[in-house]
Amino acid sequence: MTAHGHTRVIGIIGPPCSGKSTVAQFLQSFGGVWLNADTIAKEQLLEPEVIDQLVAEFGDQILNSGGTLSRERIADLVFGESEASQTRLKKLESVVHPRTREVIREALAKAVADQAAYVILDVPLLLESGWQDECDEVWCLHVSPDRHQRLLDARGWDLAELKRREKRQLSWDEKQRRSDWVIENDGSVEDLRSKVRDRLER
Ligand SMILES: CC(C)(COP(=O)(O)OP(=O)(O)OC[C@H]1O[C@@H](n2cnc3c(N)ncnc32)[C@H](O)[C@@H]1O)[C@@H](O)C(=O)NCCC(=O)NCCS
Ligand SMILES: Nc1ncnc2c1ncn2[C@@H]1O[C@H](COP(=O)(O)OP(=O)(O)OP(=O)(O)O)[C@@H](O)[C@H]1O
Repeated sequence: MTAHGHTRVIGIIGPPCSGKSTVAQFLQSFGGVWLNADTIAKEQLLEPEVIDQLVAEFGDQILNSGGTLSRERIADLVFGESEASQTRLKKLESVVHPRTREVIREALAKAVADQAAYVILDVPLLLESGWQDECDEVWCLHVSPDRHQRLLDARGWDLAELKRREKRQLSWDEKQRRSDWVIENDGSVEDLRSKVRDRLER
């Protein structure tokens, strides 16, 4: 039994493009419920009251021609070096995080009530936003730099964009130090699946 009855709540962190979703899909196939904070946070940006709050704060420069929010323009405003960028990021988070937290809390409670085998808390800012306390364990993906570059290239992400965002996060050394298990993801997808399977059977 865990702190959540029969449900094992597993926090998953790791750089973008490091294999988190792949691990989450494995756990789903083993009976897990996958909660993806990035997806939930993006959904909040579609809510009219969020759009109104952010336009009031940042101006209508953040709107696409169709009246939806441009995540790219918001990213340019919040992931910069300046003090002003940091202030804007805090404002964005103050609007988005409480709503994201509420959605995750409700979904977590439902999964526990339904006695799901696992809940995967796929939250890039898991440590920064205090979700670690909800987890029975935290897994952190690690890939070698050249492997990571190849995975990023395949997705069309440049390293500069990644670094721009990671400046606002704990370092990956710190994240690995605070995790219960660091998953080396330098083999095949099958190797990754076997590692996860072995861990669950421990
Ligand atoms: C700034 C936004 C609009 C950019 O959207 P975009 O589609 O370009 O990126 P996406 O949301 O897919 O995020 C990609 C990665 O950026 C990093 N990132 C996102 N938000 C943040 C943040 N507030 N602080 C640090 N890193 C972040 C994460 O590693 C995330 O996995 C979006 O990231 C956002 O709304 N962020 C604030 C909400 C948040 O903190 N989300 C993270 C939930 S853990
Ligand atoms: N061991 C592996 N071998 C080959 N491809 C892999 C491996 N692990 C992950 N991938 C591939 O790399 C890409 C990124 O993986 P994934 O989407 O799981 O990363 P992620 O950390 O969830 O990314 P993001 O946080 O940006 O969503 C995917 O196309 C996935 O299929």
